[in-house]
Amino acid sequence: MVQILDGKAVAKALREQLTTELAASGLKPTLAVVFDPADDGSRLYVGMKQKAAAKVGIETRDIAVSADATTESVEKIVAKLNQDASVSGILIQAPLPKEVDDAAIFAKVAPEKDVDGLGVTNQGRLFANEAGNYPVAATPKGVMTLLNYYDIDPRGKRAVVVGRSQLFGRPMAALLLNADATVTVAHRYTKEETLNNLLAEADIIVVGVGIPGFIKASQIKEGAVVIDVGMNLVDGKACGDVEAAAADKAGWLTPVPGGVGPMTIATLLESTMEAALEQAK
Ligand SMILES: NC(=O)C1=CN([C@@H]2O[C@H](COP(=O)(O)OP(=O)(O)OC[C@H]3O[C@@H](n4cnc5c(N)ncnc54)[C@H](OP(=O)(O)O)[C@@H]3O)[C@@H](O)[C@H]2O)C=CC1
Ligand SMILES: Nc1nc(=O)c2c([nH]1)NC[C@@H]1CN(c3ccc(C(=O)N[C@@H](CCC(=O)O)C(=O)O)cc3)C=[N+]21
Repeated sequence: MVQILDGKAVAKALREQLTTELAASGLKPTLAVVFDPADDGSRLYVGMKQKAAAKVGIETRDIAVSADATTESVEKIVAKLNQDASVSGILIQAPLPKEVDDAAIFAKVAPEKDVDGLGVTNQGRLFANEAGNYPVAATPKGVMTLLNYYDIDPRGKRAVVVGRSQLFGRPMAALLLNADATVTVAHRYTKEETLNNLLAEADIIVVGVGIPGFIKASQIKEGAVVIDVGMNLVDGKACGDVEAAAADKAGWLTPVPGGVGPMTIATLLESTMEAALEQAK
C-alpha cells in the first residue's frame, strides 16, 4: 500500500517552526520578488509565497517587470536590490518575460541574498558539496527535507532525476549525490528504452519535466520512492508528471497538489530566514 509523502503537513510544521524562530530572533526579514505579472503561474505562485511569508513574519516586496523588460533592465533592478540593506533575500521568479535571460539574472543576485540558491556561486557551492550554510534551490532542498522527515536515506540507493533545469534537476541531482545516492539524470535526449531501464532499477525517482502523466505505473519498480515535482494545470486543475495509477506500484509517493509545491514555498521562507540571520551576524 503506497505511503503518501505529505508535503502539505510537513510544510505546515516547517512554517510553524519558522514563525517561532523568527519571533524569537526579533528579525523582520524582507523578501523581494522579481516576477512577470503576465505569467499566470508566476502570479499564482508569487501570491502563494507572499501569503505564506506574511504568516511566518517575513515582509515581501513584489517587483513586477514590464512585458518589454530586457536582461539589462532587470539587471539594473537586481543591482539596486543587492545594494538595498533593507532587503534580506531576492527571488527571481521564473519565467521572466521572453527577452530576459533568466540564468543571467539568477547570476546577478548577490550570493548572500540569493535565497532561491539559483545563482552560480551557490550552485557551485552545492556542486562542490561545500560545508557550511548557503542557500540551495527551494524545490530540491524541500524534497530532501521531505525524504528526511520520512527517514528515507538516499545513501547507496539508485536515484533517477528526470529533468536537468537550474531550478530543479541540476541542484536535485547534486543534493542526492551529496547524500551518497547513485544518481542518473535523464533529459530530452535520453532514449525511451534507456529511461525505461533506468526507472525499472530506480529506488528513488524524482521527476520534473512539465508533462502531465509522463511517468507511467508500468515504468516504476515495485515499492520505489516517487517524487513528483511536475506542476501542470489541466482543465484548470493542478496535476503532476506522474500518472495516478503509479500509486499502485510506488512504495512512497508525493501527491500533486499537496506534495512538493508546499515544500518549495516553506523552504524558500526557511532560506530567507537563514539569510537574514547570517546578515544579522
Ligand atoms: N512544485 C514545485 O515547487 C515546482 C514545480 N516545478 C514544475 O516542474 C516542472 C519542470 O520545471 P522546470 O525544471 O522549471 O522546467 P524546464 O522546462 O526548465 O525543464 C524541463 C526539463 O525536462 C526535460 N524534458 C523535457 N521533455 C522531456 C522528455 N520527454 N523526457 C525527459 N526529459 C524531458 C528537459 O530536458 P532538456 O534539458 O534536454 O530540455 C528539461 O531539463 C514543471 O512542471 C514546473 O511547473 C518547477 C519548480 C518548482
Ligand atoms: N525562481 C523560482 N523558484 C521557484 O520555486 C519557482 C519558480 N521560479 N518558477 C515556477 C516554479 C513553480 N513553483 C511552484 C511552487 C509552489 C507550488 C504549489 O504550492 N502548488 C500547489 C498547488 C497550486 C494549485 O492549486 O495550482 C501544490 O502543489 O499543492 C507550485 C509550483 C515554484 N517555482
